[in-house]
Amino acid sequence: MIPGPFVDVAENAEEMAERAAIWLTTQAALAGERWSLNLSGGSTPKRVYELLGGAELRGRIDWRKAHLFWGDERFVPHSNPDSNYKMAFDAMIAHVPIPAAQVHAIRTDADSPQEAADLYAAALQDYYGSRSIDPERPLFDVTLLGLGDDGHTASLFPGSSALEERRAWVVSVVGVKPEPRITQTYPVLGSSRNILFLVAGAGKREILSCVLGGDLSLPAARIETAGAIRIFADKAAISAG
Ligand SMILES: O=C(O)[C@H](O)[C@@H](O)[C@H](O)[C@H](O)COP(=O)(O)O
Repeated sequence: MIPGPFVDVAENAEEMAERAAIWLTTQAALAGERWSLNLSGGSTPKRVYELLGGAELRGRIDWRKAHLFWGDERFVPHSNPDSNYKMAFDAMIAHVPIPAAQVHAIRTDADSPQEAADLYAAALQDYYGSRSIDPERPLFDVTLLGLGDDGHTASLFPGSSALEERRAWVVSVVGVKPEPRITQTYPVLGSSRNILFLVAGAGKREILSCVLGGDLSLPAARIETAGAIRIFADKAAISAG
């Protein structure tokens, strides 16, 4: 991770979600013809999605410009409660006027996790208009990420071969979690104007401090981007004690 990311510290998790949601609406307003938002799974962003899909904020985003992607997904049907697509759909997508073709979900109806990964790589390349990433032209305007207790982010887990992948845009990760995962790789996640980590709760304090300390054994600490990294945290996750 680049040294000295911007850290925004909120009083509590609710305020953190509000600040992140408002920051996102501002970013969307600054966008040109398209605004691409790469979503995270996990429990922390759920409230952000609810706020973006809620009566107060949804009208502040021109959803006709928005394109939604997922940094990672569990290889379960979209109707499964563990699906990252379902979480974002229920919290936000169902409540906003985004054209269906601009919701770029990871297809979990593929025959295998690997096929799902390949299909998603092709979908991303199609949107981007190239199969190689130009450092001057980020794929995403914003990538949202979480931080797992073990330092994972997206579905990049400690010790996994996915961490070394530089060529494939999307890979399958089998045998780490009960269900296979599909995840974007570092070069793709990093191709973002802004990377926003959402981290809340005292349970994340120690691991966040290790990530900020640059412990490169932790996948989250190895995110690199030519854009900006911002951490939206609450006091419990950030304070010394
Ligand atoms: O699909 C997922 O689960 C993720 O994308 C994952 O990387 C998540 O962001 C972290 O595990 C933090 O999750 P919490 O926000 O629930 O702590």
